[in-house]
Amino acid sequence: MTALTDTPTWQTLASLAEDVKQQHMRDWFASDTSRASKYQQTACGIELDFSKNLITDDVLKALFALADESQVSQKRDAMFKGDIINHTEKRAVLHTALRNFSGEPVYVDGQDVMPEVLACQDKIKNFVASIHSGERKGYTGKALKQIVSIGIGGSFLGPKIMSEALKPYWFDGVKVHFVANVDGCHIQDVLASLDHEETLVVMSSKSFTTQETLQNTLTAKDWFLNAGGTQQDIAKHFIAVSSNIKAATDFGMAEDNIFPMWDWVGGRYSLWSAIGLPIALTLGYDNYRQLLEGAFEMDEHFKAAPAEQNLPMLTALLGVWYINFFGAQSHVLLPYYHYLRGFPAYVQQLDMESNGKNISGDTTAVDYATGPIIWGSEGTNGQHSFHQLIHQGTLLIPADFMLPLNVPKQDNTHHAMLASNCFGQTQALMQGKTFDECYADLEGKGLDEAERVKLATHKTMPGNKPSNTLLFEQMDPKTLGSLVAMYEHKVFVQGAIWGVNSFDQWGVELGKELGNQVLDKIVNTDAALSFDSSTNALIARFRQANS
Ligand SMILES: O=P(O)(O)OC[C@H]1O[C@H](O)[C@H](O)[C@@H](O)[C@@H]1O
Repeated sequence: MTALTDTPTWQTLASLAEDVKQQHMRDWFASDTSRASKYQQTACGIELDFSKNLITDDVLKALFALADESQVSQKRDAMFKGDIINHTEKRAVLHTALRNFSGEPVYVDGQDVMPEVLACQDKIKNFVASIHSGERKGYTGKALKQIVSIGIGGSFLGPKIMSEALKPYWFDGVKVHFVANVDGCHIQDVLASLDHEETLVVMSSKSFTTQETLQNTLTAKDWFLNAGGTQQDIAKHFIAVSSNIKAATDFGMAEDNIFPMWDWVGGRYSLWSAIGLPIALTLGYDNYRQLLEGAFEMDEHFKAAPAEQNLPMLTALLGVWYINFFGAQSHVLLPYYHYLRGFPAYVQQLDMESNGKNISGDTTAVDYATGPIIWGSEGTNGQHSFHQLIHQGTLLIPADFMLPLNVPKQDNTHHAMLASNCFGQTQALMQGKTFDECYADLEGKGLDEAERVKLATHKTMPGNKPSNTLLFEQMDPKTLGSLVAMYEHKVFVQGAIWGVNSFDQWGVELGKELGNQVLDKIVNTDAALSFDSSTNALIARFRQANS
């Protein structure tokens, strides 16, 4: 047993879980009409209904005790203060400084980082204004109307998904295209439709060493030069966001055209830095700023609200409850809003890269589950496919349903149907349908007794499936900022309880390293192959097909 699983609180939670498994949420709702109002909290434009969860007051009390004993608040304060909490990379974790509008300084190694942060925000603001006004032009004097944003991981998901989510707020007149994968099909397709004279390439790479991003930028550069641009014109059409200024200038970027970022911003938390420039180009600076302000508001809520009202804390603890005491291995995100369709993929990187870890503290192997599989897609589409498994499969899959109450420029009939499906699903998951109800429904359907019993058995829905419902007045930039920050802090709280380092990603690094070793053998076709026999055979087959 580890220190965590050995605690009386952990043991209490384990025994409460055994109790709860014998009960049904539909009975709780029937016996307590105030359940919905009791288990709901609102903050930063997010209304969280968590009443359809397998919880009682005792469960919540024990979960809050677990958070207390795991020193979540102390760890949270250490993060906001700039302590070196990413202990394997010896870095502070300060994405919160990028949206700090308190006017207070934030120190890293004794130095206030806020002046640099604010200067970078000004640089973004001026740059966006110069593009949107058409003042900044390409080498032939045309306005730069097509933006190609090249980056991967956190340098792609945040910018792309947040831009997509805010489509009703787009600035008319520029179009941002995103390219991530090294698969040449993607960049070819994007560049094929563009006029190089009005194209601006934004290369986003914190490290400036990521293979995919470097290669895609080189391909874009070749395309630009082949289309008629010269080496000298590059400065007008290529800019970079990176913390590795030297590598960026070595690559040929003009120093003026490099937007800075810092090693105290993790890739998956970087949309708040200049990595968010494509968002600002898509929405305009004011809307982009609202996004940051929404995140700041959530930071303040996370720091100040008591656990019972604290959205990141509540959602995190509910997750721990299911992962560690009910064996849930995944968590599904279901945005009922087409523009938010990418959100599950965003949280997938945020959560799985952060808490996909098995060492607690310095060197202790965990003996409990940590980060879940995050997945999901937009409603109602999933209802016609994978929801079946959530309703009647053998796995317990907690769900977060999300719905904006108002949507711009849309027929109300569609929106009412969308909402009814969202609410109907949470209801069905919670209450299920008993055998008796199914049996009664089959009355007068011309079935003999055996057939009626058989069909009722198959139609029986266990229910008791947990879900949160998150409502938003509307999905505007500020609310989206708060929502993203809520999930960031949720992941933080869970990592703090499990004692893992939520801010490194050694598994991903290994993939990068091995990919490069293999590439070397693919490119140098005469080189001897010294990997395992399967990898060797795959490389040999590829060489043969491409010879
Ligand atoms: O921005 P870059 O340095 O190019 O890194 C891009 C991505 O690389 C890796 O995959 C990391 O795990 C991600 O967190 C990061 O966002």
